[in-house]
Amino acid sequence: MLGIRVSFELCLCPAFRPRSFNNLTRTLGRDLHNLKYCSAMANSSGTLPVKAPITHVIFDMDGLLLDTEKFYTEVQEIILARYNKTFDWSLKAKMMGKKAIEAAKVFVEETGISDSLSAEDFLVEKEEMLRNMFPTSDLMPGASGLIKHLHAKGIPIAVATGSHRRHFELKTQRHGELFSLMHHIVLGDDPEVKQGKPSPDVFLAAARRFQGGPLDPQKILVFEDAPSGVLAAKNAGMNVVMVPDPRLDSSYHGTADQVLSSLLEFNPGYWGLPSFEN
Ligand SMILES: O=P(O)(O)OC[C@H](O)CO
Ligand SMILES: [Mg+2]
Repeated sequence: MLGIRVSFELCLCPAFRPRSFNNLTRTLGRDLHNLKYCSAMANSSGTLPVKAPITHVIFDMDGLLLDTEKFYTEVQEIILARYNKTFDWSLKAKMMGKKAIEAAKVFVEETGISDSLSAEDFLVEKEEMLRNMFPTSDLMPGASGLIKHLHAKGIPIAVATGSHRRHFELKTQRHGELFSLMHHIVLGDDPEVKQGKPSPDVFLAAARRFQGGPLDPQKILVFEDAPSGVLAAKNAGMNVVMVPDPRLDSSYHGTADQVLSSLLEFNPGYWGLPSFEN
């Protein structure tokens, strides 16, 4: 009986249901998290109530809307190779989502190269490589469709990123039309963002700038890829859908309210948002 009920709930759960049942083959950690989460959400009548009546959505940018995290990884690998060291995802997890100088300090300290390379010099060195890479940024799968859908349905949407203005302009060069659908965009060098993620500053600033803001954070849904970003959104009291890189350790998934392997899997109706029309 328990087995039948659990299977039934798995079929209802949007984290398992969309696209194909290949989703069932995801990592054990993520599956257990989703099973716990979705089982708690399903009620005895077999319908799946929405977690919260979401009215507004905030998107992270790097690694969530734009496939830019790979550029940071590549540059960091190149620099570390000079010191006969390798860059790995445990270090990546501690850096991603943060403001540039905060991530740079983590990089030189965690790798033990701070005596040879300061955080400031690391930023200067990687800048030239990044400046050439960022204009080639591609969208992540599902980003365009989701943004256009929410905008068309009148759901106010915003971006909250750790990226500063100069990098934002380079990364979005080819995506101006899509980003123009945002009600507003809060950047990492905004005066109201005193501290980067996992501080809630950037998400609280984004919530204040919606019409009628500040809003009840429980009515806001955040999309994030980074552990620090998920924590920042939770610290702001908001709901979070995490779309992590598959190489990120699944121990980072537990803080999010829902974990998806791609934006293509997102089911807006689950959160009380207007559903896709096929
Ligand atoms: O993930 P974001 O958009 O907050 O950006 C943060 C850094 O620029 C990259 O990790
Ligand atoms: Mg990100």
